[in-house]
Amino acid sequence: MIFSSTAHVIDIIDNLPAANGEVKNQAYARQNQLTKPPGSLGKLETIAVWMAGWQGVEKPVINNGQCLVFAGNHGVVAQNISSFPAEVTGQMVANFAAGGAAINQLCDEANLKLTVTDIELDRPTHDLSQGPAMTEDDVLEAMNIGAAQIAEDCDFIVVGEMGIGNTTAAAALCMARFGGDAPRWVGPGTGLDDDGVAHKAKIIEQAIDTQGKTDANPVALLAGFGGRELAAIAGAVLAARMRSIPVILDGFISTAAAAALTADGKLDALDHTVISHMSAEPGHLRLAVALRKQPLIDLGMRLGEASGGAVATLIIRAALATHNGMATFAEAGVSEG
Ligand SMILES: Cc1cc2ncn([C@H]3O[C@H](COP(=O)(O)O)[C@@H](O)[C@H]3O)c2cc1C
Ligand SMILES: O=C(O)c1cccnc1
Repeated sequence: MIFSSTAHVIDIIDNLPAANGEVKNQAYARQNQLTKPPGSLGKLETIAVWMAGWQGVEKPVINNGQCLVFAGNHGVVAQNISSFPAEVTGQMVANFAAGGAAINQLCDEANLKLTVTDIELDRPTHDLSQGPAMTEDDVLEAMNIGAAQIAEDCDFIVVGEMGIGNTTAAAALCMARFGGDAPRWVGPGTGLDDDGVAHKAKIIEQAIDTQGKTDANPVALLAGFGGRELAAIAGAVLAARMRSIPVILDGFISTAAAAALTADGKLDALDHTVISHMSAEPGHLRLAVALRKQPLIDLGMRLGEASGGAVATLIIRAALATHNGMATFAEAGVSEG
């Protein structure tokens, strides 16, 4: 068990390791010696340098990349906030196990080891519009489950989720953490129409009215609004940081889960993370801005399951292939400008 109490989680966040600045400088210098005009590989260059800083090696690798998907159920589905019924969460977990979901195909393609962890699907969270979704002990338990999925030899992580109703949980968490009106954070999720989205905003307003802005610390935030799968993602992201493992956050929900770690203004808690893609769920753009992060790709995806993270991994592999494999001007005998 890594996280023993709320105070412990706060203490860990107050004492996080930074990236290795010296190695980052070496990787940056290498980029500028490779046989291309400096900067011409754009974001492929910055992502390779970012990976180098966190892995602490000039030539970073993804040899043991993991895709960690967590599943949980949400009491707030009683409020009619999703276009799909709660049983789909468990049915999709079975689909993941059988290899039939989008994330199965994408992990094969991106060479990521997929682990799906369902957390007490038969014990949904409490309805967050009526009071806290979970106790802080529930949150700590789920955070520890998240942390425990990281293998000894892991060098790269993508996080994702499955949980009918969790765009509502994510939106409420964002409103509690960053403020703004409910319509700023809600969207169609799996496919609500305009009336459905307006109703969802009312439910989120009710949650904040009932619970107040519970943004004092990550555990309280996740207890108020998060699902168990969001807490597990937060635990995995924090445990990865303690080991300086770079993490790719999937769409709106995964980013919201990780954003809980920035409670009390600690945006640097997510310096070891990159947002894979800009979700079509409208709150994601606002969340990315609030976190001062620019998602790597924008393909209009809005699935979850870590699907965007797996697609972004293909781009990151391209970044590492060029960074590690290209010849320098000196090696290739090419004249510098
Ligand atoms: C078949 C199916 C597969 C999914 N895979 C991810 N989600 C996504 O949709 C859910 C969130 O949307 P909402 O808040 O509107 O319920 C999450 O489970 C998320 O991962 C899916 C949803 C469905 C229906
Ligand atoms: O961006 C996401 O994570 C997302 C959006 C809609 C539905 N499920 C997930």
